[in-house]
Amino acid sequence: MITLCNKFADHKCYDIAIVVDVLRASTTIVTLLSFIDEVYITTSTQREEENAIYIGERKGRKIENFDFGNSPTEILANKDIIKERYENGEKIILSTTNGTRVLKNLNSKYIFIGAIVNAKYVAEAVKDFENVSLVPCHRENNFSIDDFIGCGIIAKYLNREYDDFIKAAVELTKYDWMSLILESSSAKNLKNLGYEKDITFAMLENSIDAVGIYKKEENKVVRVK
Ligand SMILES: O=C(O)[C@H](CS(=O)(=O)O)OP(=O)(O)O
Ligand SMILES: [Mg+2]
Repeated sequence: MITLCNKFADHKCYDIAIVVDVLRASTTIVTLLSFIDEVYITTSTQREEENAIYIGERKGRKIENFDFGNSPTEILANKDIIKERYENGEKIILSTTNGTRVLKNLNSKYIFIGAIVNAKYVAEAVKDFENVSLVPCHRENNFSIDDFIGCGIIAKYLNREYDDFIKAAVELTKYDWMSLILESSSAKNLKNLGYEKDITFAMLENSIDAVGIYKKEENKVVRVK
């Protein structure tokens, strides 16, 4: 069974969960995993470690003393320097308004990172599990249609029975879902902040074949594929 587990409604999630934050935490994590193997997760807005690159935002704006915002296109534009410093032993640490907080609070046993950009690949990673929960991060406990659509797009690749939430999300993907995302409150906020490129980037279905799993005890997402 594929269920939708709304954390703001405190639904029970299965042990296999896919956390979905299309704009932008999941997309940023998957982008990072396309060229490094692990991303540390924090809910702090402080630089707590010396030898690290800090990536993050609050309400979309880059955190003042961080190196980069939660912007996958900004990350890609600086891929070489991030990769070089990672390979020299620096940690890559991410802190976002919703996605990293949901990861920290979710109690599922195996937590995968899902987005539109890696939809079929994260579905492939859980193909042997009968029961999987898709966990939209939403936006400060308000429904976020971009994450709901992201769950529907991933569910399309999961050939199992769907709960009614997932049926609705999959149905939505048959319409002009890109316009729905472009008109979402998440997207409008990002457009106002000059991150329009991130919105179109986040909608490129199956454009990145990286999949990460969150290791809660080590506070990090590691690439599994
Ligand atoms: O960084 C983002 O795009 C959002 C900001 S907001 O919460 O939509 O204002 O955070 P995320 O944790 O990636 O949803
Ligand atoms: Mg979001």
